[in-house]
Amino acid sequence: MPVFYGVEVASPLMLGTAQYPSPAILAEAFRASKAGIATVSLRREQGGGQDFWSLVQGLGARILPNTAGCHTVKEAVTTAHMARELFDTNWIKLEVIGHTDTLQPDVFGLVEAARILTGDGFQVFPYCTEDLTVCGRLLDAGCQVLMPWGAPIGSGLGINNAYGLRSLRAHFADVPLVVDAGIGLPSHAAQAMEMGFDAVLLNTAVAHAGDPAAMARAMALAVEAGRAAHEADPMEPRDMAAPSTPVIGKAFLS
Ligand SMILES: CC(=O)[C@@H](O)[C@H](O)COP(=O)(O)O
Repeated sequence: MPVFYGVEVASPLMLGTAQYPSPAILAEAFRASKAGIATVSLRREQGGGQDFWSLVQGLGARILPNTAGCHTVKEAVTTAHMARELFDTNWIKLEVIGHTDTLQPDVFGLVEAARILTGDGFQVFPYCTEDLTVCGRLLDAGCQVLMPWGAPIGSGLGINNAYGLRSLRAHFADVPLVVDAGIGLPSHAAQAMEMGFDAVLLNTAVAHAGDPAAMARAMALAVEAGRAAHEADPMEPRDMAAPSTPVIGKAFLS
């Protein structure tokens, strides 16, 4: 199971808590997902009040507060400090959004905020792009986990840049890597795990499904299958056909 900042979590599936049709459905989806980590947005969910916080704390998953909706370093740092007080955790999923249409991270602001927060004792999970240089700078800033996007948040487009993510995996072989955002189907989640990622973080695909609990269960199965496939050391794809049934020594009709 993945280990983040020295903590082994129960499952490689990390699930968001936003946009469910009701709190009861959110709880049902979490039970079905067996997610090891629940990410919670301080800025988006604070309207839910005490009932929402109690619900989230009863999900049986470790809480990873996030700075979703923050567009500046200052906002993100302030939100992280509020989250630490509220949830009594040094873990923070750091989002500094740079672009309104794509919700693409502001990678410059992200590195700056990561440096400030690690200096303040946070254990930072940065939502980033798959850019090797940016990821290297995040590690230099003290991050010990990277969370590159699969595709824009809420798009459900899956793994947009398989080459880039594979290359990131190869370059940072010992760093826990999570594909975060854009997962729309269980096959996308399985693909990320097959590529050797340690975990996937998703929200919209489950919250917006017609049956969120059923989709949560499908995602859990997909993540498990993908991880098992990676550990089984899959065959290399090849361009040419190769007969899978040897003919030598077999009887055949002339
Ligand atoms: C909940 C959360 O942190 C999202 O911002 C996350 O990035 C998931 O994205 P999707 O909703 O696309 O799964």
